[in-house]
Amino acid sequence: KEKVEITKEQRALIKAILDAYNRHQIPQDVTKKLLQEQYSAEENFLLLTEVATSQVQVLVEFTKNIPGFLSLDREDQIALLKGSAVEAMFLRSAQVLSEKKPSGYTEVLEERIRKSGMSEEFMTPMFNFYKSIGELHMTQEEQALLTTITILTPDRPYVKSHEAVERLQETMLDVLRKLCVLQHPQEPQYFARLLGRLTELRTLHHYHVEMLTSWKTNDHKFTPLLCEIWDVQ
Ligand SMILES: Cc1cccc(C)c1Nc1c(-c2c(F)cccc2F)nc2cccc(C)n12
Repeated sequence: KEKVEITKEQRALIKAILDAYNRHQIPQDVTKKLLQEQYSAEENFLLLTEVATSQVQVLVEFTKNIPGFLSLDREDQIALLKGSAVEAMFLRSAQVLSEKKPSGYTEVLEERIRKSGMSEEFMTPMFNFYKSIGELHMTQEEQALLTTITILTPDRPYVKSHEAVERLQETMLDVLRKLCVLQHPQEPQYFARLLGRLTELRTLHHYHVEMLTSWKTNDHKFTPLLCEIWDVQ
């Protein structure tokens, strides 16, 4: 049985990514609003738009702190962010919703999502995903690394230096694989299960594109940042 060892460099990498992941949280004023504003489909959608916009800002700040990301070609950095944003946001909201925080924030967020006028065909797979993430009981390091691996997916549209991104992603995959072996010794398939969630994220990505279109058709307003990251007119 091979002895799994995390090197000094890999430990530093985990610390850098975890610090960045924990440093960038959704601002208090946004989460406070979620608890205060009244419930109507319009108000819920408005609040979710604010949360989504804030999640994009948090994601951009987190991504800039991924070791090696800023050394990538600048246009590739933009292509990776645009291509991975919704998947990283699904992961982040799944992690928020599966933490039973005493703030009651999770229940309120779930309630507002359910009553935001979103179509059932999108709601069901989304909440199934949230449940499947919750069941994994990922540690903070695993959550931060899985989000990093999603962002560093080489085959996003318009990425030019495929190999440079692949090398960076492989570095993160190696660290996550070792962490899973060390932190879940009783579950040899745990790492494979985490990667399986990334496949599920791709399906949700497609649903999200359709959801954006249907919201636009129903004349829902987005913020400039959401329009820019998802090329919405
Ligand atoms: C903040 C939030 C949390 C859970 C579910 C939803 C629907 C949202 N809100 C949105 C999402 C979105 C996201 F932010 C994270 C995960 C999946 C997502 F669909 N995308 C968009 C795009 C335009 C407007 C909104 C309101 N919106």
